[in-house]
Amino acid sequence: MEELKRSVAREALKFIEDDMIVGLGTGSTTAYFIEYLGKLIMEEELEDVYGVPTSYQARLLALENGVPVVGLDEVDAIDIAVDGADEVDPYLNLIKGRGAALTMEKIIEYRAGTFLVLVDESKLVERLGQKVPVPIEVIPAAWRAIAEEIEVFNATAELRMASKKDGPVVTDNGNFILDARFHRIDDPLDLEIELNNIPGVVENGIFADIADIVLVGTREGVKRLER
Ligand SMILES: O=C[C@H](O)[C@H](O)[C@H](O)COP(=O)(O)O
Repeated sequence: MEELKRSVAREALKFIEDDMIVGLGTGSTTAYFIEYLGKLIMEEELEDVYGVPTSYQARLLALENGVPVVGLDEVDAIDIAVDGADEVDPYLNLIKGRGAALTMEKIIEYRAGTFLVLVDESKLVERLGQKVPVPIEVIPAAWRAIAEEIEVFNATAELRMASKKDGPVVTDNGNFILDARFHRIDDPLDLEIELNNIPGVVENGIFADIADIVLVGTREGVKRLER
């Protein structure tokens, strides 16, 4: 599995050119990409490339590997964003947010000229929600109310608990995460919009209609899916 992640990360480097502003995703697959990107920059094979991190994890990795970072508010545009995903459906709709970084990821990826997604083949599903819940970032005071309110969508929600801290996971933005399991997601775009209409919801992990290209690491090589 790690080799599949490495192979898509290596393939993603082909999309990066001099003078690009690159959105840096979060997670184990993108971590390889940031590492390899740093190597090319350090070896001066790429010049004037800057990364816009989607999380503290991406920022730390970029700094560690020699990728210069800038904030979203310091750039005019993002040429390309590169990130992993937890599920990809046949229309390239995604579920993201296992790493609780979904809000900044969506802010940056929505605005990128190209949004390139890196996954291994285990992430491909027929329908979103088949394997993983939909993460929802919420304002802490509203978590219980929202957990009850999303029952109208035929879903159950659980507050995500931390493993190396007592109590709930707290996101980079100081919020909580609800993991919501839906009976069946028929229209991802509609659900994405509906969830964000609930007061107290900051963002949710459905990324409908924004991925441009998905690179899939398979045992037979890297496959490219495009909308
Ligand atoms: O918040 C985390 C992100 O959405 C990740 O990009 C996603 O969970 C994929 O991570 P990984 O590449 O580790 O499977």
